[in-house]
Amino acid sequence: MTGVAAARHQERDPLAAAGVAVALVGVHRSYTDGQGRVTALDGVSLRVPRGSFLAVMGPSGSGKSTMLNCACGLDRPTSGTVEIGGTDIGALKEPALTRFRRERVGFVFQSYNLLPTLTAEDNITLPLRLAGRRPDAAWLRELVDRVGIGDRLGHHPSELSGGQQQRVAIVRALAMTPDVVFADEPTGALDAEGADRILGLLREVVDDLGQTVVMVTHDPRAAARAHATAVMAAGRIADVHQAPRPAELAERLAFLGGN
Ligand SMILES: Nc1ncnc2c1ncn2[C@@H]1O[C@H](COP(=O)(O)OP(=O)(O)OP(=O)(O)O)[C@@H](O)[C@H]1O
Repeated sequence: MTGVAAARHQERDPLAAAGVAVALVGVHRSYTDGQGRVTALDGVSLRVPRGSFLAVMGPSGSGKSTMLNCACGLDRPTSGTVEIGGTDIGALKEPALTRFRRERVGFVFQSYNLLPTLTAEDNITLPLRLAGRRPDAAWLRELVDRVGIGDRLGHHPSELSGGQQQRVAIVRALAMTPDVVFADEPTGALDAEGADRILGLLREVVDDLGQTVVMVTHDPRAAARAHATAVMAAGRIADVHQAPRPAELAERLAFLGGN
C-alpha cells in the first residue's frame, strides 16, 4: 500500500489508524453437539496493538483454541466481529477469506508443518508463490539471518533439528509480512533450550522488526516472554497481565483450576 493509500485506509478505519493488528469485539461461539449447546466463547473482546506480543493462557477447555481459530478466520463466530489489519473478516466469503488468511496471517504450530519433499528455502517461499507474489529478497535475508538458518536453506526438514524446523516455520510465517502471526504452542515439541531460543526469536521479531504475535501456551515461562498475557476462563478473557512474572501467571492458573 502506498503512503497515500495507507492514509486513506486509516481515515476510513479508526482501528487501523490506532495501530490495532487484531480486534475481537463481543465474540461468541457456541457449538451444538450430542448433549446440547456448548458455549466455547462467551463474549470475548480484545485488541492486539501492532508490534506487540500477546500470550494467551487458561485452563483446558477455557476457549483458547476457539478464540485463536475465530481470530484468524479458520472458524466463524456465532456473533461478534473480528478485524485483522482493519478488515472485518466476517464480511469475507470463501474463497476471499482463505486468500486473505493466506496473505495477511502467519501461522506457527507445535508440529512445524513443513513439507518434507521441499527444501527449507522452498518451504519458506511456498506461501508467497501460492499468492503469486515475488519474494522480497531483502526481507527474507533479514529474517533468515535473524533466525540463523542461512546455512540450512538447501536442507530438507528431515535433515534439520526440531528447533531448526521451527525456525524455518517462523520465517515462513513472516515471509508475507502478515498483519499478525498466530502461534499455537510453538515450543511444545522442543527441549527447554530450544524453546527458550524460539521464544527469544519471537520476541525479537516483534521488538526489532515490528511484527505482531499472538501465542497460545500452557507454559507460564513461555507466556512471560510476551509483552502481555490474556488469561481465559469459561470462554471469556478473565484478565490481562502486562509483563507478568511466570510465578504470577502460574498462581493465577492454579487458582482458575489448573492447566
Ligand atoms: N467443535 C466443537 N464441538 C463441540 N464443542 C466444542 C468444539 N470445539 C470446542 N468445543 C468446546 O468448547 C470449549 C472450549 O474449547 P477449546 O478447545 O477452545 O479450549 P482450550 O482452552 O483450547 O482447551 P485446551 O487447553 O484443552 O486445548 C470446550 O468445552 C470444548 O469442549
